[in-house]
Amino acid sequence: MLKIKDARRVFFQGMPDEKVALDGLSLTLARGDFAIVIGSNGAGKSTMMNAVSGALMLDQGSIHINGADVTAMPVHARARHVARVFQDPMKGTAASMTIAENMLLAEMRQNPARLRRGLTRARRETYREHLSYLGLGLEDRLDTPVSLLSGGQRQSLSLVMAVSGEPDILLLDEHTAALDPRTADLVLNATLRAVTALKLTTMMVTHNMAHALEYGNRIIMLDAGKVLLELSGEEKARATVPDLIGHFSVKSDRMLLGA
Ligand SMILES: Nc1ncnc2c1ncn2[C@@H]1O[C@H](COP(=O)(O)OP(=O)(O)OP(=O)(O)O)[C@@H](O)[C@H]1O
Repeated sequence: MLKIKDARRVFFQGMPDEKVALDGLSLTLARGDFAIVIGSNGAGKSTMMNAVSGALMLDQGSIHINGADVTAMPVHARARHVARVFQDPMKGTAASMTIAENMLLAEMRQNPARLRRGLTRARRETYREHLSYLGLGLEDRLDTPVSLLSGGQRQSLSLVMAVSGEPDILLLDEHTAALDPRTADLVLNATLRAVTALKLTTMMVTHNMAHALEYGNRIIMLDAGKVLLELSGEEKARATVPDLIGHFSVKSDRMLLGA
């Protein structure tokens, strides 16, 4: 379960270019919720993801994960609870290390004590199995340095690394946006399989409104650092792409007119 309460974060406070990125944002996800997060550029989506992962501290407000207050917990400590896949395929993996070493790193992030025995045969077997679900043949390349993989392969590896520890919260920040359409589909399908099979509590940021309607059980739209709209159940099932775009238009029109 994730609970964000009255989250506020201001950049360049008191300066001429002050930016209120989160403006009293509150949000609760139940265990197993798969929330699709949408909103215009600058709405605060990435800032919210950064705040949940611990990469960014809040000025005010609180964040609880499964009942525990993680508001002041630094990013490395929060990594036991939260896993994240970024938009940039280069971000989630260590290029100079092999696939197996990267998988081990991911395991260490979740539970540092378990690293002591290193890359055991049993571990390699587990990694092989987890990678095989992708259908990319990465399971046969455990000793290949990640720098030799394509962007799509790296992003797929990031995804497997993120989900294999069954995190309390999975954050997907436009994680297919930088991939070609075929690879994006492949990574998205692997994501959906993993999130469903492992019942992961997930937030996925996307600018693709069709995906917002098709996937997940909730839509959360941010605007100006707050939740503008929440749809689930029947309301989500009935919503259309134009409905969603309609909620963007007020602000976008205002911006275009320079108001
Ligand atoms: N590190 C930072 N320093 C200064 N301002 C920031 C920083 N990060 C975000 N902001 C500002 O905070 C606001 C929210 O940005 P954020 O990146 O969270 O939006 P977003 O919804 O993720 O947008 P996009 O869809 O473009 O990725 C914006 O006005 C942005 O310029």
